[in-house]
Amino acid sequence: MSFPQHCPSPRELDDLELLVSGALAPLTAFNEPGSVVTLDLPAPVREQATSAGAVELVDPEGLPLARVSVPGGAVEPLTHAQYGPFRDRYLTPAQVQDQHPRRTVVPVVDALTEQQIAELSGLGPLVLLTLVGAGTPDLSATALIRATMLAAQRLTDAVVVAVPLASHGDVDADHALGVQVAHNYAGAGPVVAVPYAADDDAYADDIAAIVDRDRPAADEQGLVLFFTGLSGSGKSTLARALMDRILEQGTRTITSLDGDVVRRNLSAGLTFSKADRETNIRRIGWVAAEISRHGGLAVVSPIAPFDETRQQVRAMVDEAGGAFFLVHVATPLEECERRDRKGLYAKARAGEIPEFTGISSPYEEPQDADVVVDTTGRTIDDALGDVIGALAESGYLDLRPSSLLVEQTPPPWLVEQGGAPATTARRNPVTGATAAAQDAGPLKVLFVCTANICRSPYMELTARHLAAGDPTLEFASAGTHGLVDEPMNQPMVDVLADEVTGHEPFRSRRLTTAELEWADVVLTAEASHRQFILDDNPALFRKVFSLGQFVETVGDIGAGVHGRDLLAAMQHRRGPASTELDVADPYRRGDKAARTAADHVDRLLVVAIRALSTAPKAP
Ligand SMILES: Nc1ncnc2c1ncn2[C@@H]1O[C@H](COP(=O)(O)OS(=O)(=O)O)[C@@H](OP(=O)(O)O)[C@H]1O
Ligand SMILES: Nc1ncnc2c1ncn2[C@@H]1O[C@H](COP(=O)(O)OP(=O)(O)O)[C@@H](O)[C@H]1O
Repeated sequence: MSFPQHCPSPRELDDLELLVSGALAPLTAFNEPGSVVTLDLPAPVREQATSAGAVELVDPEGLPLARVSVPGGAVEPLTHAQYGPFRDRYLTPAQVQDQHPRRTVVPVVDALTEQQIAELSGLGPLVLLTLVGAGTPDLSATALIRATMLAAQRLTDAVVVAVPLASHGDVDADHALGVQVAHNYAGAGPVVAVPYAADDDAYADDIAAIVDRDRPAADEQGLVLFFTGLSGSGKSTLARALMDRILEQGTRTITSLDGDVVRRNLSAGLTFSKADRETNIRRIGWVAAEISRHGGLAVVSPIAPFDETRQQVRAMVDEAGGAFFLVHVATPLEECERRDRKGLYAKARAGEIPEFTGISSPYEEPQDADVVVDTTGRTIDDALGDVIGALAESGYLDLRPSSLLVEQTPPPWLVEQGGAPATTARRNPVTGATAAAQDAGPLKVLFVCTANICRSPYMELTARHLAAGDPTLEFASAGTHGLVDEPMNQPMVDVLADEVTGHEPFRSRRLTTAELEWADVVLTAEASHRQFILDDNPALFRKVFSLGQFVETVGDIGAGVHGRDLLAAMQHRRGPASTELDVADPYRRGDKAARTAADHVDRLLVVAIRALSTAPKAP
């Protein structure tokens, strides 16, 4: 009997390994009622598996790992994974009890701080059980194992064991699985949780280096620049011009995957049917994702007419740790057809080319483009400027010579500048509302950092202190991954100026759409926070700045422009949110780092508050 083969998702592969190793015992099968340990099969595979009675699960290279009964979910192991970094650390519960009996098991999900290591040192022989698996947040599996190995070196007798416990997107269920796994590894021995990290706790330098290196800055990440649009829209032209700029700058090498060129090579023989187009784009996506995995830059420019396939490419790049930047070259069909550089539209209209995009085959407009460029009636340089500007904004790649930062023609909502009667009502750059509706009331400033316990609360409290009752300004703060209702981190409280403390106790908040809507301007501690916000809310790019970027831009614009006028002027003179302007994260880096962050914020806020305030100044 032959069984259909299927390569499961990374989460399902991790679950399979744990089901087979006994780490999830008493659970040993997929799809038990109420369990999050599920196996989803595509409909055709499920149909075949149901009639054959089982499916054979294979790893991404096609190695059969297990046979799983269908229906049902009982697992019969065939072989187990043999490769992967730190494979020798991936032990089963039975191996741990055999090789390291009667040890205390400590589940580890994050790098250990100095204080945590000190507290663990009193517990006797340990198994540090690093829970690494698909979709778990924070550190990558290899970084967590490496950081835990360094922690183990500081303990007298600790071994590091890796368990690929994946995230199932259900906090309670994942917690219950973690507890179960730890007890299975401990057997009759004790399980002890990692002690809570105190506010002033810090990583040892070598562990801090691993944590820092695990998340490269945006401009050091692999990058896929994906141009999509109709034939003749200008994808290849813009992609080529952009590549010239990148080569001229000389900081990165590029791999180009142009639509036409790919079809002559990688995708030779494919047609323009929907299925073949999808195959073509997935091939391009796969190659581009691999390039990004190694920090490379891929510029791709196929039509890519289907949203689902573009999303698949985005996911592939994401999985590879690269950044995905989508350029929609939105030149309308009429203009593309007017250009008809290759004479293809005429042939398509004459029925000589079937399934021609825009004529007899659909083009699904992207809703998730990072920049939309209509090239109609514009020079190539001008259109390219939109792409270069958006790229610089994203923090991934800054190709702008400083002269490009200043636009020559003021936009319509700036026309009333300089006291001349306005010919066009000035519009709020963010909402588009007219001046009368929007300019009333204080300017609302939202500070954002990661957890809303160190930098952003310090900014909020210090800004309020500096503004000293200024009725034209209001302040709030929140965290992109904000802890909810936590007090401010003690080392940051300690460095608040004396006059600032003594207010109502601060409680942390997680950033939501409501806060973003409330704010007139959002100032983030790091460029990455800004990017985090823009990833989900690209339309907000006009009002979200890193604090350092904001202050640099204030310097470029000069004194004399304040409040909403300043925000409007900034739209056309904003510098890049480069990571050098970040306020460094002091969390768990000790008192000195808190002092450094506070001093940095103080310097920036003095400028920012003066610039944002429209209150009459004391003479
Ligand atoms: N039926 C049909 N529809 C669209 N395009 C066609 C077709 N037949 C040939 N061509 C030429 O092939 C180029 C598009 O190939 P792509 O690989 O980019 O298309 S797709 O993404 O797979 O849909 C496209 O090149 P560009 O003009 O550079 O976009 C066309 O020149
Ligand atoms: N602003 C512009 N940006 C890009 N292309 C433009 C622009 N204005 C005119 N064109 C012309 O449009 C055509 C676009 O063709 P191409 O770049 O091959 O498109 P695609 O790769 O999308 O099929 C070229 O002949 C190009 O010179």
